[in-house]
Amino acid sequence: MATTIKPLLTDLVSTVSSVPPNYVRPESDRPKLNEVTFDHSIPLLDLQGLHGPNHSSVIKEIGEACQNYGFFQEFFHLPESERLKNYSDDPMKTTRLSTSFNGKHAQHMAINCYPPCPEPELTYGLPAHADPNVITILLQADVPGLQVLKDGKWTAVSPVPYTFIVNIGDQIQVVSNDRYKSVLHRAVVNCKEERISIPTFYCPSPDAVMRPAPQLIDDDHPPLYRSYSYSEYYQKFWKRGLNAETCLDMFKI
Ligand SMILES: O=C(O)CCC(=O)C(=O)O
Ligand SMILES: [Fe+2]
Repeated sequence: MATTIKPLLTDLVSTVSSVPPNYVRPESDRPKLNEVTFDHSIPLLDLQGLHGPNHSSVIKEIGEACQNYGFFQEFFHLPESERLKNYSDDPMKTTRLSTSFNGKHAQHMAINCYPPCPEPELTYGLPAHADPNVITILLQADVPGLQVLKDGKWTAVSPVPYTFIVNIGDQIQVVSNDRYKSVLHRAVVNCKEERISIPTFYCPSPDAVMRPAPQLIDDDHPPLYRSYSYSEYYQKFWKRGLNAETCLDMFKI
């Protein structure tokens, strides 16, 4: 029996001069790229300071970024000796990634490839969504495309070399009882260049019970969410698909 292989969008891209109809978003849900602001204020933190005398001021900066933005960028510093350990020019050598910790916690990695798009106004790379997991660490190269909703406006996050983007996911918003924000973000495309981004999603084990941390609850701060298992959350999240309505509302008390 012959099998048909469905072409990927990246395979089609060199042959199309307009967005295929099934990718065109309804007029009410398009990126409106001329309304996007280019704000460079997403905090840029140097986490190396965590290992020195500035430890507590770096912790404070992380806390403020999580409260005010839900997003920050961190410089990564890897000593040359560490970089060399991972380097190989042997094409037969595979790279192994560790994907689970001691319990059933998981670290999922994705590789997003957004081909150039002839009509970037009509579609998204990824539509607006908040991440359902605990925390996401994203590596992007130098092609812009990530946008974050800040004070009701879509704001472009310009790539800064040698940084990861860190964003709070829905589970931290629940555990922090809304002190830290899981922020809506999206990826847009452009007509010139392919963009690649590599997010790593840190996830609790499916049976982990999630709820606001008791230490953050008092008479002035009643719990805002009921307790639930992470698997319940994850299933409800994906049943809706990527969506600008937050899934958190389904777990509010
Ligand atoms: O490509 C990007 O910059 C964003 C990716 C993202 O938000 C995701 O994979 O959840
Ligand atoms: Fe995301």
